[in-house]
Amino acid sequence: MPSDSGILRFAGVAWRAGRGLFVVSATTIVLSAAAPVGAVVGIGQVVAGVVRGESARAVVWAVVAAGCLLVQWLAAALQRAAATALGERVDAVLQHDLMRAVSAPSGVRHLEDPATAQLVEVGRDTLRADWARPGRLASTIGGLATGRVVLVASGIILGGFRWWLGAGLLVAGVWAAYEDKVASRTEAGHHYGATESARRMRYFNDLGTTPPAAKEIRLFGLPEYVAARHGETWTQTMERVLSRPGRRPLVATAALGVVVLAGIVLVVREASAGRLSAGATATYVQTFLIALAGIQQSSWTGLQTELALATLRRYDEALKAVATAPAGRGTGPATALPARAIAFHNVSFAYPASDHEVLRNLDLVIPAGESLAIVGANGAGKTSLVKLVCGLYEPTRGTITVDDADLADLDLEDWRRRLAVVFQQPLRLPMSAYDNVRFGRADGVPDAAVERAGATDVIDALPNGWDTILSTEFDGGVELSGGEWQRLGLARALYAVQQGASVLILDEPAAHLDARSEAELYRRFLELTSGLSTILISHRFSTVRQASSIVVLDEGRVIEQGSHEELLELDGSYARMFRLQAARFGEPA
Ligand SMILES: Nc1ncnc2c1ncn2[C@@H]1O[C@H](COP(=O)(O)OP(=O)(O)OP(=O)(O)O)[C@@H](O)[C@H]1O
Repeated sequence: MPSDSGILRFAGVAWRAGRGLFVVSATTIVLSAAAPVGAVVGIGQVVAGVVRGESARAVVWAVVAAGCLLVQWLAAALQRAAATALGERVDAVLQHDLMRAVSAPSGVRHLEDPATAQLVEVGRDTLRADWARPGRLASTIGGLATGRVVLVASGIILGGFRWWLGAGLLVAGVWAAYEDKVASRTEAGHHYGATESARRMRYFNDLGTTPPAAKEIRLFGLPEYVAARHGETWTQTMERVLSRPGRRPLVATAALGVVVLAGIVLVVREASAGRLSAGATATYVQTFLIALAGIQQSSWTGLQTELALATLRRYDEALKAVATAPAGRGTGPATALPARAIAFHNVSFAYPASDHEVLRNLDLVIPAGESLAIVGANGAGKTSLVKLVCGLYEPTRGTITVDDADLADLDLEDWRRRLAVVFQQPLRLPMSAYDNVRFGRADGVPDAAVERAGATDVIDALPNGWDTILSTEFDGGVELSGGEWQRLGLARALYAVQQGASVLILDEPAAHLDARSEAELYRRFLELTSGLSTILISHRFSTVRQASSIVVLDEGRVIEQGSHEELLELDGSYARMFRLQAARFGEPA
């Protein structure tokens, strides 16, 4: 049964998440089940003692029964606390495992494969859905197990009266529990069948309520549209989720009711006829009652259990899909690379799930210690080229070498420590300004890097200086402008250089600045980073012209290469683009 293997899988994670809590939870489950049974037997003995006039015996059994009820109460309280704590830990362990699995592959290709991306998203989503988190199993399995143990114990006790009554109760109870499980699993399936529309619903909700989209939604007059789409999607989702319950669970429950009623009638008739003692009568009648309570408890937790198990299955599928993505295989050290050059040898590249070659038979040498600018129209493949240098994707054909080593053979972590990269939209961490600049590199003093990046005034203006959180979603946090973030991004790269990086990659890092500021910034950058290998992507020729060598990319191929002057003299594509920009912005040739 898949749910049983799911429960074993859950038990494995729970054991890993907290052995002490696991043991406490398991113990309290046993106590919660045993205590009511003990109380029933005790009360039967109390009645027997009273009827026979054996008061001492009645008192002792009354104390035993009260003790059992007390244990039941304490065990339930302890079980709730332990199961809640264990459940939280289980969810944390699962989330960490997913995060580790997603970031284990050295590239990002697996995140762009639509099937994998969707599974990973489902894995993430389902852990967010409070009612269906796998950690909930810590509580629900307790309820289920207690109910089942009480049912079996009740069957055994009643078997002492009439064996077939005990067996009948067990059979009817197991049947009712089974039908309930099937119905719960079907309902859980409906919930998961509706995962995609539930996700769409959340998307519309976010669109209507969170800051990133707030401006456009209002300016384009979309609030009503977004609310209406949310409403429609809600209806579609609920049509799937809220299906009518089937008849079989009702029939099974009715059969159980018949067994219980018939059993009680039989017990009372035997007692009235003087064939059953008062103590035994009390015990048997109560046994029926706790059996019913146990079955009700199992049924109550059944749906939650099936939902959480379905989540765990989805989660495991996501984990398996990610695990098929290759981890970095290279082990070669990159410590002193590159000393001579990074070179592309006949490299072609297409993104996952696409046949379109973004780079085609590309040959390019990027000499170490020099600056190289890459220019080209939108979509020419400039950023893709840089992503290959970073090892985020592997070429579809051809090789990239760093000095004599194939990039694929290098230890990618080591290689990436050699790189300082600034993308057009630098990552905005909702953390302190210090963490944003330091960004995973060893602790150090980033003031010099910040000054060189022209970002000192950004830090000085922050209310808590370096400690200010750069997000208004947190208390005391502030939001920076696009240009300010770019300056911090540049400071981050210069700090990485300070900490040992030797290849500086700037992918339109200053697009928020005006052309003159960008050119001035880059001039300073080149001075400060002379001796480093620099790859610069920019659409501004006042910046590009400062590089020692310029490459023109067109549809994934190098069509021209040389210094600014050489390319002007060639009078080709570069010269045409340069003259066009110079004419519009008064650029000196
Ligand atoms: N993750 C991706 N998946 C699929 N295709 C992509 C992906 N990223 C980029 N592309 C496609 O690859 C081509 C080259 O994109 P790239 O970003 O390298 O161009 P670019 O020269 O840097 O452009 P721009 O000057 O506009 O930044 C484009 O056609 C783009 O649509």
